[in-house]
Amino acid sequence: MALDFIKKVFTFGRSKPAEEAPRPEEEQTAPGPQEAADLPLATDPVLPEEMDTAGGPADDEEIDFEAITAAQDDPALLPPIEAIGDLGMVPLSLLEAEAEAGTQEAPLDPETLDAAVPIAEDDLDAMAQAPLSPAQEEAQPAPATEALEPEAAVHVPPAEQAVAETADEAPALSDAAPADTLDAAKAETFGATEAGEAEASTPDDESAAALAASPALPKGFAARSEAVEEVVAVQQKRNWFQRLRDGLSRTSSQLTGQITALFTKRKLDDDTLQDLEDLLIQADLGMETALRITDTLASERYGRDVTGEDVSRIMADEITKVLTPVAKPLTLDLSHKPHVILVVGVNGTGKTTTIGKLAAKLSGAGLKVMLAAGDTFRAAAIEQLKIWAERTKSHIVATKLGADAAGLAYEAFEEARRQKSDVLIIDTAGRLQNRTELMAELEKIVRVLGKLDPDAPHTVLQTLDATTGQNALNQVEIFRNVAGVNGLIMTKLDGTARGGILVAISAKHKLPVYFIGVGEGIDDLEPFEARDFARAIAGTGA
Ligand SMILES: Nc1nc2c(ncn2[C@@H]2O[C@H](COP(=O)(O)OP(=O)(O)OP(=O)(O)O)[C@@H](O)[C@H]2O)c(=O)[nH]1
Repeated sequence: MALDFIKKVFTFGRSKPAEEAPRPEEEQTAPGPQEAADLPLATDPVLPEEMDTAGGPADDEEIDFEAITAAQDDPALLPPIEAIGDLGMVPLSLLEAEAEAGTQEAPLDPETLDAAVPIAEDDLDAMAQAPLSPAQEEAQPAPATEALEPEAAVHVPPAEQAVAETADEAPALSDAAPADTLDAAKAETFGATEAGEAEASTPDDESAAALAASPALPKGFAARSEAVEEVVAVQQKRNWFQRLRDGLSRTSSQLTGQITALFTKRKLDDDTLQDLEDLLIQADLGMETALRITDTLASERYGRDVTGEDVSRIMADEITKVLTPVAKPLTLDLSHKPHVILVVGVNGTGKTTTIGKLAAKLSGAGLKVMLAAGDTFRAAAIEQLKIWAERTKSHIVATKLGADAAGLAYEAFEEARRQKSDVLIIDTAGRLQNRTELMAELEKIVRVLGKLDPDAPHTVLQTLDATTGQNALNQVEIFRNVAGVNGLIMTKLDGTARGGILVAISAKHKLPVYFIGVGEGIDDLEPFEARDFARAIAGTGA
């Protein structure tokens, strides 16, 4: 039911113009980068084609920007923050009913705009020191895990619960492991720096392994768990590789088909090498990798017969070499409480969906996760994230449509600290990398988070849509410079013929690639593995 509803919300959100936060035309303000950072409402992250249909003020409708700007010094105007814990979650049925009745937020009126002004950064400094007002105290949600012993509430991954449920004699895990063991297990699970530089390949597998290895677990359970895990892991690995190959089949079949045609009844000479290089570049693999492949092929087989399989094997090996240094686990520094992950990227690249998938992995492994609905331009984006929060049993902090995203991020960080969340994941509005004023707004979000912790955001993840092709190279360049992107997730690798672009991006930017998305479902996010990916692109066996 939940999945159906999410699909409904996507359709509903994208087709209902009234849900887009109205913002004035860019030409009216044409701010420089710094001014723009303080005028998020004067900017528009939606694509030009979306702007045509976006709801908002009529062309001749005036917005009082002076009043908005003047009001920004008053922190009392900070829009109310909605923190939804497990216990205070908006019931799905209510959201569903709202969606069906079309009662989601209407376009902002001038009063709402007044309430949505950005917070001056000096005020944020003051807020960082200030105690909560009585109204804020009252507005605090009851911590969702308040009634439970906090560590006991987070440490049983669903996989382990399932094992326990099917084995009647298995004792309850929640009584078994002391808090420090659990902290260590959590830290280890995600390669947390708290627990040293432990390599964490797949969070789910490692969380199970960490718990199974815990000396506090009852005897017998670990052995049974390990056996089950082993069978499940082998099966999952097989399924995953098949799915990856299926997803990348358009990329690989196009490439291998052309390679086979090229090498039929031809010896390897300069002309065939040049043709091969052209093919590899057209397949988005990039000049550097194309040359690596042709050089290796030439050194092994020049002047001899070459088959398509020879080329595929060399291609898989060379691509693996390019990808291995960037295929890293996402390292969380759990000493931060929370480790802050900011998710950025161009419109529609899959930020919100990826956040949902990440939250599922993290909370499934026993971490306490908070989400922040920082895409304040689209009502549907906020609703979408609320649904992901409910599905993944994460807390969520959201605010009004059109509110200042930097202010929301700041408030969410404070709330996550209060609730002692392990991880805070902040969604942001999609923006094209060539929209200077929107990129300046992103810069502001990063700056504001740094006021609470100079190291925050600890991870800045950029989502890239695999179907974009070469433009993704430029997206990384600019988001990296502006927002300090230090990790990538490539989405929509299912069914694209342009999966090769991830190789070109890795060769050029050398940023870690943590996960890849191969579908819209909650489980369609997998740790990035160099060899698997290379073989799937080259069309060679598992
Ligand atoms: N096939 C496929 N679809 C995906 C994947 N990841 C996300 N999507 C879909 O892509 C669309 C856009 O995803 P969102 O998560 O809304 O993207 P976003 O970047 O948050 O979008 P904006 O808020 O508009 O910037 C949705 O329909 C998702 O279901 C993926 O790995 N594969």
